[in-house]
Amino acid sequence: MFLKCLFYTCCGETDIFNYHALYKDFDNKIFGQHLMAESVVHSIKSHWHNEHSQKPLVLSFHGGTGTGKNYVTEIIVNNTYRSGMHSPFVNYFVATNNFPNKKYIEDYKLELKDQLIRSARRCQRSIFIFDETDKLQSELIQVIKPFLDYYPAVFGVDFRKTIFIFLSNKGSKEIANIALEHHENGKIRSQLELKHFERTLMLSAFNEEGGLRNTDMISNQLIDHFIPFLPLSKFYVSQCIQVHLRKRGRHDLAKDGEFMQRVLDSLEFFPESSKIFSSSGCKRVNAKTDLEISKMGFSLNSKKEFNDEL
Ligand SMILES: Nc1ncnc2c1ncn2[C@@H]1O[C@H](COP(=O)(O)OP(=O)(O)OP(=O)(O)O)[C@@H](O)[C@H]1O
Repeated sequence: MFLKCLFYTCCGETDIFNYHALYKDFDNKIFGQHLMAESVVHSIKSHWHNEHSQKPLVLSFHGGTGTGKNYVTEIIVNNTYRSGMHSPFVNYFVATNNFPNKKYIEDYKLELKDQLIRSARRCQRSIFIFDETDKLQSELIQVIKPFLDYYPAVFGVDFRKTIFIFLSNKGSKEIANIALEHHENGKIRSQLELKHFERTLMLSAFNEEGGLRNTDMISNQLIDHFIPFLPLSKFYVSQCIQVHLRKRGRHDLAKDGEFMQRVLDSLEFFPESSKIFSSSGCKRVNAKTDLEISKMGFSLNSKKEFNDEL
């Protein structure tokens, strides 16, 4: 059994889950999402160590574009499986990629159900990720629903140790409004608490067009945690720029206030009146930073290489 695990990804033997490492990764790599970090680490830790969990852990990530929903998901996965997103037990679905055409909905339903069962049968710790949940057709939500419920087995397979993560931009306006009001009232970001958001997110997921709208996934309380991803202010976007610059070996520019300001100026911020939060989070940071570097007449390689070419 163990010899086999040297050559194939095994479920269980190769899991590397360690919540300390997960927390450390969030602390080092994720900026401005204190609500996410606390709630995700605790919920995963307690689900992981609960030998008698009655249902899968179901997390619903909400927030604007580029606030870190996919990045956080990847960090969770990397802390669970050695091969990360390449693990056969990590199932990643993007609504518009995997289920693009309504015409084939019956095929999608069968394939999805089959994949969920196959993965959980091979590994009780399978992870299922649904990106763009707001664009997921309601028929597919209905397929997923029984797997999230309090059943010892679904189609003969135990799903109670699995994790489901739903990602969507739903509720991002409401999250931004709460964060903005908090900021305008002179309160610091770390004073924002999960309770300020959970009900709002649940209502927006339930009432807004698309995805989880009016699903019994919500009314039956099958989603364990609604996690808000806060909009990122200039302070956090600057941290993303610095990470990118350091990866590029440009530690000098990471300390250059004027350069940093130029990159920030090339990004959009909202609301119009105060321009507090980035409209694209950290998503366009790498491209904008590279553009500013190239405007300076440097190639992305070293300055020396550039001069040599001349
Ligand atoms: N809070 C954050 N802390 C550090 N880096 C971040 C953060 N948010 C985003 N990033 C950076 O921006 C990139 C894009 O973010 P990500 O894909 O996670 O956004 P998203 O919330 O999933 O967006 P979308 O809703 O458009 O899918 C990440 O790979 C990461 O490099």
